[in-house]
Amino acid sequence: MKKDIENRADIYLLVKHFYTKLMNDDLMRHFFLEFSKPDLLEEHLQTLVDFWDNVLFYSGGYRKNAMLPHLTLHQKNPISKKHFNTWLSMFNSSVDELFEGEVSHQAKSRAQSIAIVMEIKISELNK
Ligand code: HEM
Repeated sequence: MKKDIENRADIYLLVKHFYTKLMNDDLMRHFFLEFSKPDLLEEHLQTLVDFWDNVLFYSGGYRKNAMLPHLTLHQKNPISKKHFNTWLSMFNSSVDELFEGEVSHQAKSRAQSIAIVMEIKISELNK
Protein backbone atom coordinates (compact mmCIF):
# COMPACT_ATOMS: atom_id res chain seq x y z
CA MET A 1 0.00 0.00 0.00
CA LYS A 2 1.23 3.51 -0.83
CA LYS A 3 1.46 6.19 1.84
CA ASP A 4 -0.48 9.45 1.82
CA ILE A 5 0.99 12.92 1.17
CA GLU A 6 2.20 13.97 4.61
CA ASN A 7 4.72 16.78 4.36
CA ARG A 8 6.77 19.12 2.15
CA ALA A 9 9.19 16.35 1.16
CA ASP A 10 6.25 14.33 -0.20
CA ILE A 11 4.92 17.37 -2.08
CA TYR A 12 8.37 17.94 -3.58
CA LEU A 13 8.45 14.33 -4.88
CA LEU A 14 4.99 14.85 -6.35
CA VAL A 15 5.68 18.14 -8.16
CA LYS A 16 9.06 16.89 -9.44
CA HIS A 17 7.41 13.75 -10.88
CA PHE A 18 4.57 15.85 -12.32
CA TYR A 19 6.91 18.36 -14.00
CA THR A 20 8.99 15.53 -15.50
CA LYS A 21 5.80 14.37 -17.21
CA LEU A 22 4.75 17.88 -18.34
CA MET A 23 8.20 18.73 -19.69
CA ASN A 24 8.40 15.49 -21.68
CA ASP A 25 4.97 15.82 -23.25
CA ASP A 26 4.67 17.09 -26.83
CA LEU A 27 1.48 19.06 -26.14
CA MET A 28 2.72 20.67 -22.89
CA ARG A 29 6.51 21.06 -23.22
CA HIS A 30 6.43 24.53 -24.82
CA PHE A 31 4.89 26.15 -21.71
CA PHE A 32 7.78 25.01 -19.53
CA LEU A 33 10.86 25.67 -21.69
CA GLU A 34 12.32 28.20 -19.23
CA PHE A 35 12.53 25.36 -16.68
CA SER A 36 15.05 23.44 -18.77
CA LYS A 37 17.52 25.56 -16.74
CA PRO A 38 17.94 23.46 -13.54
CA ASP A 39 18.15 26.48 -11.17
CA LEU A 40 14.92 27.95 -12.52
CA LEU A 41 13.19 24.57 -12.31
CA GLU A 42 14.28 24.13 -8.66
CA GLU A 43 13.09 27.63 -7.76
CA HIS A 44 9.72 26.95 -9.43
CA LEU A 45 9.35 23.55 -7.73
CA GLN A 46 9.94 25.24 -4.35
CA THR A 47 7.16 27.76 -5.18
CA LEU A 48 4.86 24.84 -6.04
CA VAL A 49 5.77 23.11 -2.75
CA ASP A 50 4.83 26.34 -0.88
CA PHE A 51 1.57 26.51 -2.85
CA TRP A 52 0.50 22.90 -2.21
CA ASP A 53 1.68 23.00 1.42
CA ASN A 54 -0.69 25.94 1.85
CA VAL A 55 -3.59 24.29 -0.04
CA LEU A 56 -3.30 20.91 1.73
CA PHE A 57 -1.89 21.81 5.17
CA TYR A 58 -2.75 25.54 5.53
CA SER A 59 0.93 26.42 6.10
CA GLY A 60 0.47 30.10 5.17
CA GLY A 61 3.72 29.90 3.21
CA TYR A 62 2.26 30.91 -0.17
CA ARG A 63 0.78 34.40 -0.26
CA LYS A 64 0.79 35.23 -3.97
CA ASN A 65 -2.03 35.08 -6.49
CA ALA A 66 -1.50 31.87 -8.48
CA MET A 67 -4.03 32.92 -11.16
CA LEU A 68 -2.16 35.99 -12.43
CA PRO A 69 0.93 34.32 -13.98
CA HIS A 70 -1.41 32.05 -15.93
CA LEU A 71 -3.38 34.96 -17.37
CA THR A 72 -0.10 36.52 -18.52
CA LEU A 73 1.09 33.17 -19.86
CA HIS A 74 -2.12 32.75 -21.85
CA GLN A 75 -1.54 36.09 -23.63
CA LYS A 76 1.78 34.77 -25.00
CA ASN A 77 1.00 31.05 -25.19
CA PRO A 78 -2.74 30.35 -25.40
CA ILE A 79 -3.90 27.69 -22.90
CA SER A 80 -6.76 25.62 -24.35
CA LYS A 81 -9.22 23.13 -22.86
CA LYS A 82 -7.00 20.33 -24.17
CA HIS A 83 -4.02 21.76 -22.24
CA PHE A 84 -6.07 21.95 -19.02
CA ASN A 85 -7.30 18.37 -19.46
CA THR A 86 -3.77 17.11 -20.04
CA TRP A 87 -2.41 19.13 -17.09
CA LEU A 88 -5.09 17.64 -14.81
CA SER A 89 -4.75 14.10 -16.08
CA MET A 90 -0.95 14.25 -15.56
CA PHE A 91 -1.38 15.75 -12.10
CA ASN A 92 -3.84 12.99 -11.15
CA SER A 93 -1.66 10.19 -12.50
CA SER A 94 1.39 11.66 -10.70
CA VAL A 95 -0.52 11.61 -7.39
CA ASP A 96 -1.81 8.07 -8.00
CA GLU A 97 1.60 6.68 -8.98
CA LEU A 98 3.21 7.89 -5.73
CA PHE A 99 0.54 8.24 -3.05
CA GLU A 100 -2.91 7.25 -1.85
CA GLY A 101 -5.25 8.35 0.94
CA GLU A 102 -7.39 11.27 2.05
CA VAL A 103 -4.85 14.06 1.42
CA SER A 104 -3.99 12.58 -1.99
CA HIS A 105 -7.68 12.64 -2.84
CA GLN A 106 -7.91 16.26 -1.61
CA ALA A 107 -4.95 17.24 -3.81
CA LYS A 108 -6.68 15.92 -6.95
CA SER A 109 -9.98 17.49 -6.02
CA ARG A 110 -8.42 20.91 -5.24
CA ALA A 111 -6.39 20.81 -8.47
CA GLN A 112 -9.59 20.25 -10.43
CA SER A 113 -11.47 23.10 -8.69
CA ILE A 114 -8.58 25.54 -9.19
CA ALA A 115 -8.20 24.49 -12.84
CA ILE A 116 -11.92 25.12 -13.43
CA VAL A 117 -11.69 28.65 -11.98
CA MET A 118 -8.49 29.30 -14.00
CA GLU A 119 -10.15 28.13 -17.20
CA ILE A 120 -13.16 30.42 -16.59
CA LYS A 121 -10.92 33.43 -15.91
CA ILE A 122 -8.94 32.71 -19.07
CA SER A 123 -12.08 32.31 -21.17
CA GLU A 124 -13.26 35.73 -19.89
CA LEU A 125 -10.04 37.26 -21.27
CA ASN A 126 -10.99 36.02 -24.73
CA LYS A 127 -14.34 37.86 -24.78
C1 HEM B 1 -2.72 23.93 -18.67
C2 HEM B 1 -2.67 24.45 -17.44
C3 HEM B 1 -1.43 25.09 -16.84
C4 HEM B 1 -0.26 25.51 -17.43
C5 HEM B 1 0.15 25.41 -18.91
C6 HEM B 1 0.57 26.06 -16.38
C7 HEM B 1 1.84 26.60 -16.57
C8 HEM B 1 2.52 27.31 -15.63
C9 HEM B 1 3.74 28.05 -15.88
C10 HEM B 1 4.48 28.14 -17.21
C11 HEM B 1 4.09 28.65 -14.71
C12 HEM B 1 5.26 29.62 -14.49
C13 HEM B 1 4.73 31.01 -14.70
C14 HEM B 1 5.72 32.08 -14.33
O1 HEM B 1 6.60 31.86 -13.51
O2 HEM B 1 5.56 33.19 -14.87
C15 HEM B 1 3.10 28.28 -13.72
C16 HEM B 1 3.12 28.69 -12.41
C17 HEM B 1 2.30 28.16 -11.44
N1 HEM B 1 1.26 27.30 -11.64
FE1 HEM B 1 0.58 26.65 -13.40
N2 HEM B 1 -0.10 25.98 -15.20
C18 HEM B 1 -1.32 25.39 -15.43
C19 HEM B 1 -2.28 25.12 -14.50
C20 HEM B 1 -2.14 25.27 -13.14
C21 HEM B 1 -3.11 24.88 -12.14
C22 HEM B 1 -4.48 24.24 -12.45
C23 HEM B 1 -2.57 25.18 -10.93
C24 HEM B 1 -3.13 24.98 -9.54
C25 HEM B 1 -3.87 23.93 -9.21
C26 HEM B 1 -1.26 25.78 -11.17
C27 HEM B 1 -0.41 26.24 -10.19
C28 HEM B 1 0.68 27.04 -10.43
C29 HEM B 1 1.40 27.76 -9.38
C30 HEM B 1 1.10 27.76 -7.88
C31 HEM B 1 2.41 28.47 -10.03
C32 HEM B 1 3.43 29.41 -9.37
C33 HEM B 1 2.88 30.85 -9.43
C34 HEM B 1 3.82 31.81 -8.71
O3 HEM B 1 4.92 32.08 -9.21
O4 HEM B 1 3.45 32.26 -7.61
N3 HEM B 1 -1.03 25.81 -12.52
N4 HEM B 1 2.16 27.46 -14.31
